[in-house]
Amino acid sequence: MTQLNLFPELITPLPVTYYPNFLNIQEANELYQHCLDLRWQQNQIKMLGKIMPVPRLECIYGDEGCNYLYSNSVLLEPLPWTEKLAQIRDKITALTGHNFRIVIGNQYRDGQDSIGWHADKEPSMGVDPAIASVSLGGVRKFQIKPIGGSATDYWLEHGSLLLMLPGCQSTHIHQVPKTNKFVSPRVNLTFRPYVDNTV
Ligand SMILES: O=C(O)CCC(=O)C(=O)O
Ligand SMILES: [Fe+2]
Repeated sequence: MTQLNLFPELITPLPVTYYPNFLNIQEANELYQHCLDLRWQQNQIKMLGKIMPVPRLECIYGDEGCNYLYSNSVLLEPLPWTEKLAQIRDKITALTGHNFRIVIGNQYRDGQDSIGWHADKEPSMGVDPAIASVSLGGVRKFQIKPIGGSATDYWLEHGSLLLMLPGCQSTHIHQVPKTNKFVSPRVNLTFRPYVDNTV
């Protein structure tokens, strides 16, 4: 007999794995300092016919030609990997078995910097990508929910890794909401795959 599940979100595990101590404090501090010197850009996004600044700074590093277009509006062209970013990429691959071709950085200068509800479904990442997200600096609330379901909160700590597993982007959406509380600046690095869809 099949069991009726009245509270699916209570027992369905989220398609993420959280590693709070992915980096030790010294590694995390060094990486944070390194990230502050990356080439940050203030990009503009077109939404509902209006052009507005993206509410955070962004940067992108990775393999040559692995361009990233999101929201049909913002084109990010990777600079070559820095040695430190490549080291972190390889450490994540060693831990998780997933490979990555680019890293997109987000810098949240204060509580008004944010990223709204979305799934990362750009075709350049291929079908069901694993996305690995390293957090540095101030702790921010990250929320994830099944489409049409209720949200679970994570407090992404300095030096942590949140791995969004293959399939996550098809079934769930996530965000880092704005907050009026005081929060220290935060850097987030999302390591992503790339597949060439043009060949
Ligand atoms: O800052 C974060 O933790 C999430 C960033 C994110 O969702 C993205 O870059 O797509
Ligand atoms: Fe995302």
